[in-house]
Amino acid sequence: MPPFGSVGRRSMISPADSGNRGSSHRRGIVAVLTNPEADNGRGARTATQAITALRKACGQHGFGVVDITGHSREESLENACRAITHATALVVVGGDGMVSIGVNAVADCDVPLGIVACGSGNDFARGLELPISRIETSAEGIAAALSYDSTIVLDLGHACSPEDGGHRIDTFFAGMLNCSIDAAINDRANQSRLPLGTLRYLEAGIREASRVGNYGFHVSVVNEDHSVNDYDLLTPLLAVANAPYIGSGIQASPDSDLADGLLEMLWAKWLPTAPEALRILAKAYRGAHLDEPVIGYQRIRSITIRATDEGKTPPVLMSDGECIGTLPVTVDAHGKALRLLVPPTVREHWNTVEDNRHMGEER
Ligand SMILES: Nc1ncnc2c1ncn2[C@@H]1O[C@H](COP(=O)(O)OP(=O)(O)OP(=O)(O)O)[C@@H](O)[C@H]1O
Repeated sequence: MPPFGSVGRRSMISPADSGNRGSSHRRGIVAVLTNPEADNGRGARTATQAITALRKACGQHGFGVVDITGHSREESLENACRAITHATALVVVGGDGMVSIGVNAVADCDVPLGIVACGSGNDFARGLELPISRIETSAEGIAAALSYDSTIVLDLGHACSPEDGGHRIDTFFAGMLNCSIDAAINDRANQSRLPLGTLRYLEAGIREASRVGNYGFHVSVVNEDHSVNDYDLLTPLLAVANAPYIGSGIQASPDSDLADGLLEMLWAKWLPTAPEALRILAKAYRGAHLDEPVIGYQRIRSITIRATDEGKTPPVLMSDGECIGTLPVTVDAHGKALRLLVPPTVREHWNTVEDNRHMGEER
């Protein structure tokens, strides 16, 4: 079995090849992963609802639905990697942890991913304005996307251990890679039994903030213009973003564009005072914190992060809310690594937004 957070590489398969295997009257098979652990244990009921809704919606368009949920995250990932050799699409039901499994199964191959967002955080779905906790709407959207072959192509981040050729860590992420107080908060929130994602993050944030300090990092950054900078950072906050949201709705990286082939590095230039940190956090819910002098933010192509002897020892690395190990890590952008199923109207809106963004950049 591959190590936690690690995936084997797969060859590209075409949906046309995979979709027509099995029953002759079917247009294809949709493999679905649910999560009984999602939303603080309420996932089992949600899973049944989602499978029923997907069977109904996809069935109307001629697609069969197979539940391939495993007994653990690892088993589900293995099942998904096997399923995509013959399934038309993979659908994940749950929160960002399920998105993490989904993207690690389909990254860099042609099989599209559908998301039924019904976890407690749902940050990746939020950034794409996908329906949240609306299972029937999500299922109908996925069925329409399958029927009209409606997908958008997105970037993913990829984290690997620089020392051993990606043996210890080899993980794709859709949202963010967290290495500092954000990772400590995420790790603590994952262990909380509080009912709402926002509450879990708030409680974990208050606890971690009371013992916050500077962590010591050495970073080697490949900038947007391919120049390289090597330097030490003493900071409480260092994260690498592919998508805008984290922590159940904090718009930490508002400028993240899921189709620019780049990532964003977000850090604090010094340890803020408690009132300063609270003010910045309040602004971050609106993505309005980037004008704060303490916040560093830049587009990057890749970054290698190591711990130094200075400051506190950095906590575990969290990738889309999942613990993937410890530093060192190299993170880079994989452009066009994910095909996401979205209803045709959403695809049109997405294409318009992207066209406008590129026209704005060219001006
Ligand atoms: N089949 C499974 N059995 C047990 N645990 C699983 C299974 N599939 C996934 N998990 C784990 O369950 C945890 C919670 O999953 P998920 O992120 O989907 O829900 P959430 O915590 O409610 O949402 P969010 O991450 O958006 O806050 C994750 O750590 C995930 O790895």
